[in-house]
Amino acid sequence: MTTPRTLFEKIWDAHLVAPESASAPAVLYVDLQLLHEVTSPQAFDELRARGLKVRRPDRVLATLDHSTPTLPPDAAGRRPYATAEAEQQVAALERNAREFGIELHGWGSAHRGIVHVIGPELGATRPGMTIVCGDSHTSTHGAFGALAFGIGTTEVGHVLATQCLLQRKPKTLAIHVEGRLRPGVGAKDLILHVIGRIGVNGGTGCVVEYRGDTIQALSMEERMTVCNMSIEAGARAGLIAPDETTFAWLKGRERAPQGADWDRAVAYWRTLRSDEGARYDAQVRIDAAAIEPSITYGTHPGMVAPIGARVPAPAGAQERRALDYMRLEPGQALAGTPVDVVFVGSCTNSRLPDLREAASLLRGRRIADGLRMLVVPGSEQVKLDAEREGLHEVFRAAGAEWREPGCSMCLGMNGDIGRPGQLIVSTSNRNFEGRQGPGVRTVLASPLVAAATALAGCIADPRDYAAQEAA
Ligand SMILES: CC(C)[C@H](C(=O)O)[C@@H](O)C(=O)O
Ligand code: SF4
Repeated sequence: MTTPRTLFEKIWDAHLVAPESASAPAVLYVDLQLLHEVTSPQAFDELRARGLKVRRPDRVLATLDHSTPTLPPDAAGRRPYATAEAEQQVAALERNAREFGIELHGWGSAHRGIVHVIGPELGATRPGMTIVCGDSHTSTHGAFGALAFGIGTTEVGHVLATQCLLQRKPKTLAIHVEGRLRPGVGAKDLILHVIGRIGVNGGTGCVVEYRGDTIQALSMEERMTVCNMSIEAGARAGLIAPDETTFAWLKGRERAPQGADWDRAVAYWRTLRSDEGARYDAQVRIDAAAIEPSITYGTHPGMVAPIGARVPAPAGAQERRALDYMRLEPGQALAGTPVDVVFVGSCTNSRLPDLREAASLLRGRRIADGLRMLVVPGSEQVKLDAEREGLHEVFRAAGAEWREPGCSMCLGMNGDIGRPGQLIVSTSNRNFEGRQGPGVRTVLASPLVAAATALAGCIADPRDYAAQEAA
């Protein structure tokens, strides 16, 4: 009898070129490398300096997302780049893709968008693959049962040149989530709750496998939201075993296998689940029914509480400092805190169902006076789909701005930032000091909480609106 293996071990073993030794990490074959304009320029410079080619250009896919303006070009076709550096990064990737023969979804492509949105959308992200990108939220692709690592710029160069990655074997952490999520509670609340439970270092050195009936009941978009934030718990990657939901979502996508190849692929994908009796290095159990709509109140994603809670007393000097930065007092109710800006977007929550959720509350209503709301679709495809069902009209009629796809206000590299001191309720994944602009305070939340907040002008519970509708 063979030893039972976890999903992670199966993918790891299938890609092992050389095992780890005392003196060297393992060598792992990489099926797909994703590129964006921020972490690729030096990698290509390195290749040029050494006279190297890209080993497998057909296994590399590039897009523009971080530095791209979300306002359309002017009458002369000029794009409103925030800085010369942003424009240069874009130009560099355009040049590098041409020179090295890599498929780039740049300006004009119907599939340009946030790298972690377009990979799945194209069917380039598939179960059992190893995927890397010079970006920490590469963990998103684990939603498909792909082993996906965020890597550094030096490693981007290594993978371009060799199609292999040096890697110490991670440990495994199983997070079992069982039970039904309550109304108004979604995947974002789930993952914020998990990070609150295990802490921002709770997954350090691990590949997290999310398991249990709650996870199985999630849509692919919701699974991506969960896996996306694995990195915020310190994990190397997140994983969810592929199932019928995964296969149905992928079928017919541009890069998905077709015909007999599809059937063969699905037959293999069905083997990609942890065996009965497989051992994890650690396990955590979460009761889905106990999860509330959750938001952060500090300056890392582990400082999180139910929306109805009061600001907890700080545990130590760091948390004290975080509360000072956030201008929140222990004991103060989180709901009702005045908000300046609401951002719906990012690789965590910018897919069609996220936008539908936000729109469901905004339909026929107006956002609060003086509040600014930005809605930024994750990709050109998401934008098109959303516009086909009129979501852009809902957002505009409510007083929100409907923008071009990209990372936008998630980290503001393109100039979409708040003003010092402003409080932004954001559907993104990081609430670090200054991430959305110098002195800007970030509260992470779900699309529903973001929409309810935009209407109220202060942190608000979406269930209050649902109650109004029912009444
Ligand atoms: C710019 C990039 C390197 C960075 C990352 O790796 O995560 C960004 O995507 C982020 O979310 O902070
Ligand atoms: S949307 Fe935000 S988290 Fe995601 S890749 Fe872009 S900057 Fe990073």
